[in-house]
Amino acid sequence: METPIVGIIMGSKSDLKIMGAASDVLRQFGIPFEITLVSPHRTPHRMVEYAESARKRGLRVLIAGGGGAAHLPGMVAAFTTLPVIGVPINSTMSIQGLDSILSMIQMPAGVPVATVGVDAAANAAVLATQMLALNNARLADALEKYRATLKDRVMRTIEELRKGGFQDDV
Ligand SMILES: Nc1c(C(=O)O)ncn1[C@@H]1O[C@H](COP(=O)(O)O)[C@@H](O)[C@H]1O
Repeated sequence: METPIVGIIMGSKSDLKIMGAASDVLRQFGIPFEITLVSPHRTPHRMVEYAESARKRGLRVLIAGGGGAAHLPGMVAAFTTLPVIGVPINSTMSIQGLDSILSMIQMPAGVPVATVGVDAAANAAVLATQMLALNNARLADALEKYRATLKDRVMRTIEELRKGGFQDDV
């Protein structure tokens, strides 16, 4: 098995249903990754150990998801200089992830977390792929193809709408 270059971590098993989308995208791009649970308040020592060893173990980017008091991405970023992408998770349905996103987006100067949208784990993986593609021609090429499929999908939808009588002005 290839050494993982992306680490996907999350605060709880209950986050897996959202964070699974990140692993799907990385698999699609053929990027070796590892995935595990790290809870900043329930397993603080594990969090420090994970973050401090990440670069030495060959990881290049971290994707960290959490809900509620979602301190995982920020605290992991405090213990590593690898880029950390934060995924705010809507785990407390009453405030729909606002708590999570506010817990990770306003980082102190010098310790950034690249926060994506609420539950946007797939986008976190695409962003990680874009970072890795900076010096990887295969991934850069795969991203071009991926973007082309997004465009094709929209163009097909427009055609279908037109066939159904939808009149656009273009
Ligand atoms: N915010 C934290 C921490 C922590 O801060 O230590 N550990 C888990 N979580 C988050 O709490 C939500 C509910 O977790 P549980 O289902 O385990 O109670 C999850 O979204 C998780 O990321």
